[in-house]
Amino acid sequence: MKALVVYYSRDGHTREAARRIAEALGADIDEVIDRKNRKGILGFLRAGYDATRGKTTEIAFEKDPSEYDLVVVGSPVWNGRVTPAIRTYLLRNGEKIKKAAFFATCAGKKGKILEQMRELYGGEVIAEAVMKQNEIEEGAKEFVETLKRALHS
Ligand SMILES: Cc1cc2nc3c(=O)[nH]c(=O)nc-3n(C[C@H](O)[C@H](O)[C@H](O)COP(=O)(O)O)c2cc1C
Repeated sequence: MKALVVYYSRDGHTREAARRIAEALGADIDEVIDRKNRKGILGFLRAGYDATRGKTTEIAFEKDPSEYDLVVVGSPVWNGRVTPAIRTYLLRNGEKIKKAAFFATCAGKKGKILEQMRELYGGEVIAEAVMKQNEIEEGAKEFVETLKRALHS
């Protein structure tokens, strides 16, 4: 089974989770780049605003998800919501993804990110999880176990 882990990360937590998940699955990895500047206090404020308003953004990524049997997509939680980068990615690539699994990282309040990701994709989601930014190692391990169980059931 060919798997791809795709993620967006502003501050590194989701990148760390994605790296661990990809390694455990033997999957390829692809980072979604948000062309909008999200750094600094202004970037932070705009990030929350854009997520709350359900904005899309200009993104860049490298791998074609249609070449994979499973695509695992990860996003940080912003104001209880999915990031504009992953919103845009799912809207653009949803139809190319055969089978999906979703994960998110947050500081403690996950909000409705998984519901949003499911809705944006619209296809079969075999596993999903939200992990806290200070529990990435355990969270990623648990998520991979759930994912492997779902794949073998
Ligand atoms: C604009 C913004 C809004 C955030 N909103 C939430 C939130 O609603 N709930 C929460 O638990 N954490 C929130 N966080 C914290 C991030 O979800 C958390 O730090 C996450 O692990 C960051 O992922 P990253 O390091 O890959 O960017 C927010 C962070 C940012 C930058």
